[in-house]
Amino acid sequence: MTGRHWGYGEENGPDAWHKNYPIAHGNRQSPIDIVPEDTVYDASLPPIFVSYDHCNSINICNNGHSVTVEFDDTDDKTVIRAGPLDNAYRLKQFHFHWGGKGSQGSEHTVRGKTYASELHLVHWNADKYKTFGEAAAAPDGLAVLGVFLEIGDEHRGLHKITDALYMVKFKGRVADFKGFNPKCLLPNSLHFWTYPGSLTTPPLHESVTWIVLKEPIIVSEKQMGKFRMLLFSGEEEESRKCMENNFRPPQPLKGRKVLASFD
Ligand SMILES: CCc1c(F)c(F)c(S(N)(=O)=O)c(F)c1F
Ligand SMILES: [Zn+2]
Repeated sequence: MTGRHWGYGEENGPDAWHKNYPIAHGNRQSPIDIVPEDTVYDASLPPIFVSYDHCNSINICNNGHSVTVEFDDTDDKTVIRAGPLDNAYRLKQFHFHWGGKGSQGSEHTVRGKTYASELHLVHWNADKYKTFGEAAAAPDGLAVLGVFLEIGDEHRGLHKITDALYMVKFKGRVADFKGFNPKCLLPNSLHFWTYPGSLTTPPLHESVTWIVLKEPIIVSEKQMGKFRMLLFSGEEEESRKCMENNFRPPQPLKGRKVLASFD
């Protein structure tokens, strides 16, 4: 990492993360390649229950690795429950990972197929832990809902986000972004795969119950192009690097079982 902060470049990218974050070589790392014929259909898995009705986004932020929309998580207004989860998990933020062009950019893959992007809705177990930070370091602390984005017609719900990206072009920028309900970013079907995994960015904590939806949402190339106008770099830096290819490749399964909520 040559003293530099982690990133997605040649020197500080996913292959170098293990130097500062040895858990990168752990037994429940994410993302993974999901091989549908190797997943186990579990008829006892209840559907996931998404309660995003009283949704309250606060702001949109460029943190130098992705663009995130943060939520007020001071009560149980926006939660997911059921599915593989024993508790209600509160929405903290959502963010995206995407490619440079075409259809690479997702973190999870399906039998080697990559998608143009992947949306991560990050939730934490507020029934068991007092803060997000505490939950993020606990084996049952986080639940991330992953949604694949495929290129096609434009997505009406995504417009509000892509129209706000100019406000957070540079690393470190934060802008008001109130009243956005991410329910509009979910596909029709909530059929999912689930497995025990980790954050896909440093600190790579093995604290995530992954819930990856099988059905992608469709977004336009034009909308994806707006994500690539974001910069990894801050306004004061002279080297302007487009924010793209901010994805970690699939990691070894290490004997983990992937459950399917559908047959
Ligand atoms: C520490 C904040 C954070 C991330 F930066 C992040 F990238 C992810 S991810 N890609 O695994 O969904 C999280 F789950 C997460 F909690
Ligand atoms: Zn993510």
